[in-house]
Amino acid sequence: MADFLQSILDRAASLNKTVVLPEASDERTLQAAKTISEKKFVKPVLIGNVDKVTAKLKEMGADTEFITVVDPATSPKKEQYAELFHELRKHKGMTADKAAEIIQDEIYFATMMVKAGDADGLVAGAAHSSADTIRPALQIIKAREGVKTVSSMFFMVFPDATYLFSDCGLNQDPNAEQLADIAVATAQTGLQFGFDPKVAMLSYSTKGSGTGQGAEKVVEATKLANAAIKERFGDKVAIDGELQFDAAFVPSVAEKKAPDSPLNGEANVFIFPDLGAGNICYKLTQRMAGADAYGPVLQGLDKPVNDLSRGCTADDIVATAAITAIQAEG
Ligand SMILES: CC(C)(COP(=O)(O)OP(=O)(O)OC[C@H]1O[C@@H](n2cnc3c(N)ncnc32)[C@H](O)[C@@H]1OP(=O)(O)O)[C@@H](O)C(=O)NCCC(=O)NCCS
Ligand SMILES: CC(=O)OP(=O)(O)O
Repeated sequence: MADFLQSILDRAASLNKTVVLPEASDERTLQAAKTISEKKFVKPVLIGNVDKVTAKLKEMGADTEFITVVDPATSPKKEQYAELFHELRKHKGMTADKAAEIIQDEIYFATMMVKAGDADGLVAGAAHSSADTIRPALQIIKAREGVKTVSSMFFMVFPDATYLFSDCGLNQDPNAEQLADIAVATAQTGLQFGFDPKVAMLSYSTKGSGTGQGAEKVVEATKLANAAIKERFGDKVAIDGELQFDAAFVPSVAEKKAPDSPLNGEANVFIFPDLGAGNICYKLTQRMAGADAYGPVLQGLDKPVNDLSRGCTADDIVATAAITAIQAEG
């Protein structure tokens, strides 16, 4: 898809969604809020001390009329959020006092805003690890009905092409069923964002060329994902595995290694066998090949919460805010 970034900014602009960016203490988040307030494709909410954050935004020349700042310490919603959080987690031993304390954390507070319907989605992770960004969402927002495995994906954007990589951010060592869930979810994300998904289940083996548990897991996951994809998406999604990256991506290599593959070496969705492979490959593609990497975009949550790398740029945050608005559309 040509100009993926422009297409998501345009689509988000038609949706009028509110996206909370809790990390107002991070310069890139403030810069992103400023850019968003210029482009006006979502309504941004920052979390922090209202006077201090507003003064910083003014210093940067941002449109402070368009950006809302909410302070958990003074918010009229803090009791309501604490009660709701207590209710949601008391079966896990959460007390009312502890709930009130925890929702003062910017990520938890912002996640409660999404849960309560006071924001349509959330983007964080520039200043927090993925675990600290994602855990509140898993605890509070939870998986959408019918979803067993919440997962994450990246849009890897080159000037002339965009690829989907998964799971590079959440599931550490998925079993075959979870890997199949990840493939199905990423195919669905591809359809949601206007792609024609051709899903490659990646391995160190192509069609039995290698042996071992790692390859067997991908063979089993491919069978499961193939059945689920046929049932849910019919012919709209193609899938094949187990494939090495070259057999999935290079037509001439596919002809040799996997001549019957329906992907013909033209995969655009890449499912990695575990988090080690996925996380390393997305960073390698970003840093050595020069792709823009937007994500980790979470898949399967009841409402959109999206993570960032601590190495992200302000522009990555802007793009992820647009992706979040589109996910909030449903
Ligand atoms: C995200 C992560 C923190 C979740 O960890 P965890 O130890 O399972 O967290 P918790 O046990 O507190 O889980 C919270 C809830 O989410 C649920 N959950 C965890 N993973 C889930 C998944 N993939 N899908 C659906 N639900 C999930 C748990 O069942 C639990 O539910 P409950 O507390 O309501 O019963 C963990 O998977 C992780 O650290 N992943 C790797 C992150 C990372 O380092 N990425 C690399 C850089 S991007
Ligand atoms: C997605 C990811 O790898 O995040 P970080 O770089 O913050 O660890």
